[in-house]
Amino acid sequence: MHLRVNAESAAFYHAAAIEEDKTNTKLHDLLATQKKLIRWEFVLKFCISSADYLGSILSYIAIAFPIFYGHYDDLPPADMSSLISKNAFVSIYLINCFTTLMDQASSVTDVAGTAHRIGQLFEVLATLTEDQKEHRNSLCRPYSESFQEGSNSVREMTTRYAFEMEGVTYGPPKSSIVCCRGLTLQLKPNSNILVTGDSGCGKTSLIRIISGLWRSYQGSVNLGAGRIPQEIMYLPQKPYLTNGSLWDQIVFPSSETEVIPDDYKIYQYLSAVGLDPLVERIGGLDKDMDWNWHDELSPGEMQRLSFVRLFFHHPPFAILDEATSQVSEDMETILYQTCADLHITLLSVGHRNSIRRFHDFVLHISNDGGWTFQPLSNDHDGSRPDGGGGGEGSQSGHREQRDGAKGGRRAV
Ligand SMILES: Nc1ncnc2c1ncn2[C@@H]1O[C@H](COP(=O)(O)OP(=O)(O)OP(=O)(O)O)[C@@H](O)[C@H]1O
Repeated sequence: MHLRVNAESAAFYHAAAIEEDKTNTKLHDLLATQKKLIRWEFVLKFCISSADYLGSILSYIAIAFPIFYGHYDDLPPADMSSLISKNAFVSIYLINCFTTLMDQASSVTDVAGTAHRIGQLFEVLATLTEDQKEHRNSLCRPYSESFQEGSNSVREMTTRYAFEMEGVTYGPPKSSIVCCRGLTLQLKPNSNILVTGDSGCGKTSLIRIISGLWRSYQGSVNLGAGRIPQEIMYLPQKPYLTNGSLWDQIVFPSSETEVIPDDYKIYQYLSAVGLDPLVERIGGLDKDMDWNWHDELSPGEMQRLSFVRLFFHHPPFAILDEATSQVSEDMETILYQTCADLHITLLSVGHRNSIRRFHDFVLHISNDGGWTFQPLSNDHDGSRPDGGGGGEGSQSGHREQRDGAKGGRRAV
């Protein structure tokens, strides 16, 4: 499966020989396990069949013994044959019950295996604390459930924040790695934040903390608008595309019935990101495609399509995790400019200098777990592309050059 999905990449590496070797090793492991299983099944089936045959033989012995030992000699022939037939009926009935029971043995072993796995699952679930269950439930809140709430309050959110974190120390779960220590950050309307840092410093991990996928080691994360999926949208580096038509990709994660169909708006956005030829190629916006969208679109097209999704939903906040890494700088500018025109406040992870002018602040995470938060006004011409200018002097005032904990990355 892994090879089938990544066949092209493997072919570019001319990796046929090594992948064949690895696949054969896995196949041999599988065959060895199957052989073991067949051996055990053979023993089980042999015992069951032997018990079946033994039962039939036993029933004949039980009937024949009294006859040949002369217990029925003094009975008239009619009574004797009736008694023998009664004995035969009872013994055959008992043997039949016994063999049915034995035949269930293989089903019982199957059920026992499944029951054991379910038991293990229950044991793990029982170890979850109430707090963790609440956290899990909040993550499972479906987008559709909050649709009404979100659509009513989208514009009200301009006065609120997407999230705020205070003294947050985080890293991968159940790990000793600390990506960032004591981070204090707030995403407010019209104040875009750019997150920078070396590869592996914890930029995506920060987004995982904000979205609630990971929990912080220390500190508090309060989700304002971020609690409502309608008000914040996450664009990962590798977009998620669902089954169905192009229309389904754009309205995702809503369903068709939850959104107002506005083909004109969608065509406008598709054309802005240069994806209008795609509509012609597939034969219409709502033509159901049975292909895998990930195989049919290039990485850049997928990223542009995910921006069309963002523009269509038009949330007040968006979090972009290297969401333009596969598109050209010109296209990147168009995408960021459209976000600015739509007044979508961004927290973005990105490496290109060209996107700095679309941000008001930069959060830099260093490899030692420290961080700095600075205004970007000195780095560009001082004016936001939407003319807003951020107006967040007070926010940067007390956070400017604020350092996170010093020292190397260490275990907690
Ligand atoms: N699921 C995981 N389990 C354990 N450790 C992880 C997991 N995901 C990431 N890490 C580790 O956490 C650290 C931070 O990873 P993260 O993905 O946040 O880096 P990043 O700054 O986004 O990197 P890049 O710029 O390359 O995308 C890395 O050391 C990484 O190996």
